[in-house]
Amino acid sequence: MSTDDYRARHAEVAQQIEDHRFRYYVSDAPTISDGDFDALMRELEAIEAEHPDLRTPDSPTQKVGGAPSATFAAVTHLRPLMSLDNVFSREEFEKWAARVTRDTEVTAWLCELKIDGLALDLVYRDGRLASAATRGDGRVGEDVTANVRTIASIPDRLHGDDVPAIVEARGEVFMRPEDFAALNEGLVAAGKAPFANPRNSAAGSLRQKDPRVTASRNLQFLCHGLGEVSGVTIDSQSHGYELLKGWGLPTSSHYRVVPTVADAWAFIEHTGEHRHAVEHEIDGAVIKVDDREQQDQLGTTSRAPRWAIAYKYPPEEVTTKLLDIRVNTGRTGRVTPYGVMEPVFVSGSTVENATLHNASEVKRKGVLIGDTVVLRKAGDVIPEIVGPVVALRDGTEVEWVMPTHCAACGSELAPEKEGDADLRCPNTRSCPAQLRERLFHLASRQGLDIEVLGWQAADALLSAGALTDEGDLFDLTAERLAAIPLFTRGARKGEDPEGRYLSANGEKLLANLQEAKHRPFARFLVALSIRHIGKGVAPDVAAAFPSIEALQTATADELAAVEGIGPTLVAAIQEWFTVDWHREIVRKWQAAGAVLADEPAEVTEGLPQTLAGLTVVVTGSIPGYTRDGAGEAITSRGGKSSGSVSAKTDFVVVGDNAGSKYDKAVALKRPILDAEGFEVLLNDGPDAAREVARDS
Ligand SMILES: NC(=O)c1ccc[n+]([C@@H]2O[C@H](COP(=O)([O-])OP(=O)(O)OC[C@H]3O[C@@H](n4cnc5c(N)ncnc54)[C@H](O)[C@@H]3O)[C@@H](O)[C@H]2O)c1
Ligand SMILES: [Zn+2]
Repeated sequence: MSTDDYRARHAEVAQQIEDHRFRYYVSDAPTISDGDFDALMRELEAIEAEHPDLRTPDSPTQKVGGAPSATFAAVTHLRPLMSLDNVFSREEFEKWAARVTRDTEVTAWLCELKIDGLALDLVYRDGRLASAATRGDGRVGEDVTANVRTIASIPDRLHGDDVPAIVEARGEVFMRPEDFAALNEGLVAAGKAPFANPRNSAAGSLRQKDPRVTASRNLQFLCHGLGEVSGVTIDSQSHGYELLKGWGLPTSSHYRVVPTVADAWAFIEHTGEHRHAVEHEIDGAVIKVDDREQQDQLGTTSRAPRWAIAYKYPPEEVTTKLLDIRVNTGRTGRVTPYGVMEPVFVSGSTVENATLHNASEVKRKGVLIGDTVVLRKAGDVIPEIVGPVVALRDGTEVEWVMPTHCAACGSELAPEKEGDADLRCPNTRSCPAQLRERLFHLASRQGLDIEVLGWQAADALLSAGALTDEGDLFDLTAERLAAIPLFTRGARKGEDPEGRYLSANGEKLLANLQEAKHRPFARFLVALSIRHIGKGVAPDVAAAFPSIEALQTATADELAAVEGIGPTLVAAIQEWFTVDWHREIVRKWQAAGAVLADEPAEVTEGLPQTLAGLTVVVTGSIPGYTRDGAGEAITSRGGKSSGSVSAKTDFVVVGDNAGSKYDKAVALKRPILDAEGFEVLLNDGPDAAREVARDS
């Protein structure tokens, strides 16, 4: 690029940034995602790094974003309220830390969460709230005192007899995600434009002309900074928080003071992995030099302190176009609308579909086909359409209408019970969509593990009419498969050219089916698609009722007595057996040789029953054991291997890639063992294991 091109591009990006800042800070209605905005900022910074003459004081890189709007009176902060510089990688963070420690001997780092809300400056005079202002351009903000008086957690008066004459406290106003969802629902119902995300809803709710509106919005506040505080020496930022807390201001419980840069990095990493465990949204972690003298030595730039840095996590929100809303009939007949979007990359993968759950959810979110929407994907959680970017509508968007009939079989859709939000296809036995989903589920590894029976095979079997329902599964013969192209191959040399021959896939399917007849009973329970029986609870059910006959004849009381079986599951099991064609599946499977029962557990000779009476849950993979192997190691010592964590679980063994069971173990405070602890449990028994268990 020539210098002129750079200059032109710089001017163009700077203008775009100013426009986006206006929409974000003044209108509370951004039209691009934070990630895209940050990318523009970084582009501008990169141009300025090459051409420092472009870095003039009025460049967006040198200013705190957001000129105060004329709607509110102007308030000059007692001390400037700055922004934060950002880093996006470990390398950048360590570079920043190196720069800081080169000039100053840092004794402690304050690590905290970066709350995704908007900054607020509070001034207390003689202990009374005198003014509250938004950040504005950092020097002058907007007077929102009347609105702030309606926020429950912000005290009108500070308490204690050591309150200084002037206390200027800074913090973040935010809205909890659940309050945001409820607010949007109400706005849409009232025919008003919804907010794109919790941050914008907090800003929009605070910056209201009528304080009664703010009062209705359940805004939250947490302090994260100090301005002017008269007459008190505050040694450190964390000391400041203690003082503010003592005077009755809300401070975060999530901050830590650590001695080294490595510790601070560990905090950043840990927070990144658990960023949804907090009551508010966070878009990063903030690391600050704790000591105030050291802060002063480091000073500030025109827009941010040099003694603090924001580590930004990869964005979980992007914007994309909602091209269509379609419906899908699921395994239990539930008909779910889902959004089809322009493919977009977020949190590590490309997303083009996102479930919208049901028709009322589509209404509640207020999205129209053709909208630009905010799409959110938090880690491995399924992607979610948060809401529309109303400011970008051009009038061509159309409302979506829930179909009245099943797209797969034409049956009229209806709620299962009156008042259900979901519509279902009532044709449970034969609806091809439901049957295909059941076959796929039945064949999964948690079910009967029939490898060949994937989507394609299920489709082929159904469209050839080879199955009326899954009851016919074990009656599939070579002749039947030979009529389906997917399972056949052409004749080879020396074979009858007219003959029909099974392909490798066809042969494998038959072999798989033979093996599947002897799977553990728990896997059959999953395969039968009994509602609410998944791989977690199935082993518990099978342990209590080791055959299909035992389960069918169990009374509600007997069922309810089993750990892990709640009232919903009791009802689901009993209901399942009342349906004729369900019992028919069992009969046909058994007639074809499938064994829906477990052998009574043999007590393995020679192994002392050290785990008798104990329930152990293994989650994640333990080196040296298969999933079943770890369970066997427990049962062969007289213990019970369970799939779900409850208050009665004695030990939770946590291996690599453990999932939600680990979180549940922590929540229920169950003793946790790692792979080594598991060996201790097996070899030395429960008392020794308790010694090495991590109390969660
Ligand atoms: N989508 C858009 O159009 C658009 C436009 C402008 C800005 N933005 C977004 O706004 C942000 C940039 O704005 P910014 O200048 O406020 O910078 P910033 O949000 O990255 O950092 C500064 C702010 O962080 C807040 N904060 C939260 N927790 C804090 C803590 N523990 N300690 C100190 N401060 C804390 C404070 O309000 C502070 O003013 C970016 O995330 C950007 O993507 C988006
Ligand atoms: Zn149907």
